Amino acid sequence: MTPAVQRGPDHLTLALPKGRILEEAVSLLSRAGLPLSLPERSRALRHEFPGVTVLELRNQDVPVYVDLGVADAGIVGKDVLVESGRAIYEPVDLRFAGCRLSLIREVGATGLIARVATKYPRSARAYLTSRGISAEVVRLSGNIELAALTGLADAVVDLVQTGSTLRANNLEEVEVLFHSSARLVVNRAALKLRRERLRPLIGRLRELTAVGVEDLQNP
Ligand SMILES: Nc1ncnc2c1ncn2[C@@H]1O[C@H](COP(=O)(O)OP(=O)(O)OP(=O)(O)O)[C@@H](O)[C@H]1O
Ligand SMILES: O=P(O)(O)OC[C@H]1O[C@H](OP(=O)(O)OP(=O)(O)O)[C@H](O)[C@@H]1O
Repeated sequence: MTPAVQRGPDHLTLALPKGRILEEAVSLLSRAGLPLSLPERSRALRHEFPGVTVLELRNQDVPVYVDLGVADAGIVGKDVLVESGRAIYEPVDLRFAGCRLSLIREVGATGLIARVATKYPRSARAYLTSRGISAEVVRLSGNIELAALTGLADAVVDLVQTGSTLRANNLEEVEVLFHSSARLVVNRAALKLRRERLRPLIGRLRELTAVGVEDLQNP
């Protein structure tokens, strides 16, 4: 494939994560004027549209592709962006995939926190340091809450949305580290090179996701 940097200034390369963000991301981008429609049962990882290439990636890889300029822009959760440690331009809060990253323990647990399991080790370490807790951080890949249930860890740092996973497993949120939602991320060099494509896209996404006056009055 021709690297994004070698394509003409009229061409956009977008990094989108497969998983729960993909459908809403494609829908929002379509409403913003990019007519994308990804095939449902396809193993293709790269999709070509007039003037747009979509790269289908794992969530954690979206910041890497955008930061290194292989993609001009992408959509990714703030949680993944923070965890990446990359200072990427993040012009639009897209206001979907809302959730929070929290410290979670078994209901009533009060003992010392010596080990914390998480998919977010960087965020967990920063939080523990800020609280003066010197715990070991263990990285896991999924079903993180099981670590607290089985005694693998004294607490976990994981996402909470409805709270149903916590309720179903006798767990409670001890503290919220930060709130997350899907974000548009843009490579800074691409913003200059592909200004004519990216500026209108950013503007349209801002309009589509703007908080109305009523929302501001009733947050
Ligand atoms: N329960 C949830 N409710 C709302 N948003 C969520 C929830 N869980 C995750 N998210 C958000 O959606 C993003 C993508 O979640 P998804 O479940 O697709 O990823 P994943 O399967 O955990 O990631 P991967 O398999 O790539 O490690 C998360 O990074 C977060 O921003
Ligand atoms: O508060 P809730 O609405 O229950 O949502 C929170 C759950 O959703 C996510 O898990 P996911 O289903 O993505 O599975 P994973 O643990 O494999 O990431 C997250 O890791 C929590 O387990």
